[in-house]
Amino acid sequence: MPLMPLTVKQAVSRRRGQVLVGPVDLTLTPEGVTIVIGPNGSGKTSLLRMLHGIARLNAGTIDWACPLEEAREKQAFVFQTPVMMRRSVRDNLAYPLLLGGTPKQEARNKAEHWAEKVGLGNFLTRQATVLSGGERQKLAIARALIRDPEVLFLDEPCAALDGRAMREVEEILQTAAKGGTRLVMSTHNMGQARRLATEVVFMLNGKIHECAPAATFFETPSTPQAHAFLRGDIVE
Ligand SMILES: Nc1ncnc2c1ncn2[C@@H]1O[C@H](COP(=O)(O)OP(=O)(O)OP(=O)(O)O)[C@@H](O)[C@H]1O
Repeated sequence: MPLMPLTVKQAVSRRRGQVLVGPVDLTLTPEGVTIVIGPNGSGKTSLLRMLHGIARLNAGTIDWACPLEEAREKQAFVFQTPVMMRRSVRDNLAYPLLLGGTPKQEARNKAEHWAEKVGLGNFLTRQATVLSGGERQKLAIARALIRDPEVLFLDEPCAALDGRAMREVEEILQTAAKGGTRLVMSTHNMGQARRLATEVVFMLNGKIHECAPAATFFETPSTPQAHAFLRGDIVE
């Protein structure tokens, strides 16, 4: 069964009584790259975590097109600071496959294939914990993509990366998107948002302030806050 569309209605996530995000109404269609932007603390991370099901849903509904258990299997999440096992790059890549019951040799082959794909082919035996920030992020993305998720959430995956590493990560993401992986990603970098987005979700004060196709949002944002944010002004 297909996973998308995702239908979100009046969804709220709270922590100790305080609203982190919501109420949110949103429909994610099966195709495209949704980029989530907004000032610090506007709820980007919380929104992604709530959609993925790792932040508590206190009110409202989040419905995938298939049963929840199946939906969980078909999505992955890349954190801003990924945690690596103190094992080799190859082992870090093979691990999610082994967990899913893939035979050892096949997992190893796939791990090598993916290491190659993200430019880590020469680092197979290197301990993942000593990788540079950019290498680590590429490994985290490969580790998420290796099980071929239908949807991949990414929370600021390029926050600490320089231009070259960012370009490499964007290439990996573009390839995944072209291959049919649905991306939902937050970023602070407006250049990156413009390069990747087909749809933009603009967050403000825990709510979706504006949601529009990328071209519409960047050319003619409909709220003064989005206008100001795109201009680089401080928006509160
Ligand atoms: N674990 C937590 N406990 C308490 N408050 C939290 C927690 N996580 C987030 N918040 C609060 O929820 C609000 C939304 O935070 P969130 O991290 O989702 O925003 P963000 O847009 O991702 O911010 P940034 O751009 O700074 O990463 C903020 O006011 C934040 O302080």
